[in-house]
Amino acid sequence: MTLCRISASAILSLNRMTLCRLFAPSYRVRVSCYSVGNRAMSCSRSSELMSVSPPLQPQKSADSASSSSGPKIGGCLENESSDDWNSHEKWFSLRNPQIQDDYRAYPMPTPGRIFSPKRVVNNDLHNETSPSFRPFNICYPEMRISGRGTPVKLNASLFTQNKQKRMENECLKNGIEWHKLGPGMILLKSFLGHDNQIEIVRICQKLGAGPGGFYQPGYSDGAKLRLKMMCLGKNWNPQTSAYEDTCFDGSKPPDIPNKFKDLVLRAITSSHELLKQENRFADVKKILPSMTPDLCIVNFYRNTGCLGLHQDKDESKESIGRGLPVVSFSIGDSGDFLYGKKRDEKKASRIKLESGDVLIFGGKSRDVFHGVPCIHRDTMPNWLRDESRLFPGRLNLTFRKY
Ligand SMILES: O=C(O)CCC(=O)C(=O)O
Ligand SMILES: [Fe+2]
Repeated sequence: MTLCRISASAILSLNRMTLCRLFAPSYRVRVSCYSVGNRAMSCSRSSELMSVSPPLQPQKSADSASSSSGPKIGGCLENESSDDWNSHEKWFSLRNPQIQDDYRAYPMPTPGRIFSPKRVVNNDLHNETSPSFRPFNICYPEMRISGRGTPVKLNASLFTQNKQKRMENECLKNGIEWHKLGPGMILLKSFLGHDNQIEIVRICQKLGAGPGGFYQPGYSDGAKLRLKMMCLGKNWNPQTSAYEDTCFDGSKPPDIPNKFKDLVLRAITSSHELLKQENRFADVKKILPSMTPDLCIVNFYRNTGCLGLHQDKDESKESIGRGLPVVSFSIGDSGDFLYGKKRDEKKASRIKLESGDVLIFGGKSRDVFHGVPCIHRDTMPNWLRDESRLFPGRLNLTFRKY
């Protein structure tokens, strides 16, 4: 009875651990009563290009506001009872009392902050004593336990085991494997080496848990994207499809770290060198113009995350007109990437973006339709998982020039 009287929105506003504490004698009980709406609608970056694909798995709606009449524009409603949590709990088995303590003390990767159309103008969200403060942390705490329930702390032998993998990664980096996917569209395989990947995760974790950090974006009709997002440099507002100087919580977007800008520059320079190798007479800067980013959208997809086919076209006319590239870093679990001339999934080409890959699309490919239909579970390199403690899922950073 008590449960029945609690509205879906009140339940949504509680985090997972709070719910567990309220309704379950044991922390292992899975709380699924706050799942809302249909799942797995396609999502889009630009409202003009949105489509709604059939739900992958029909679900009973718990909240009439997001029931079958649902969003007419894309956007996937999160289902927090999804089996994302199975892998989460596998990692985080609570048998060990020591771990339970860590677990309780640590902010959970709960839905995080849900975007509210009502802009929060003060910094209350970031006052840790505020009940609404729920940072989304993309990494596990220092201590975790493995799937078998054995405590794992990163030690010397684990480093040695990982060394082999790290070396393989570095070797690939030196002899860059690359693919030309279109005019001005280049995939640099394993371009980001071990240290860069770890550092990117570390920086994103830190920025993502602070003001203007990761939240779940949504469109004006309430449809939510199936990912967590953070913007650097400028804020991209999914409700207006425009860039702004303030984040969803009223804070100033964090600057793009210089480290990131250097990597973007290196990726573009390497692409020029590779294009030059192919044709030494080619005007490579015409094929793929150079770009210094002033904004970056950071997405974190869990295993059920996705992003519908869309074009990146909210940057300035000048930037798009000049074909200034979008430079995309992939870290963590692999994700499929669709791209094509039309917004048609069936006709689109498909590649797999793996941890460390850098994809660049500029010049004549700047307006390519693209999207991420799925993330591949358990494909993150072991060394990355062990050393960065990134949650299962995929971290993606797209750099652009406004
Ligand atoms: O995750 C990706 O690879 C693509 C992300 C993307 O297209 C975007 O953020 O606009
Ligand atoms: Fe995009």
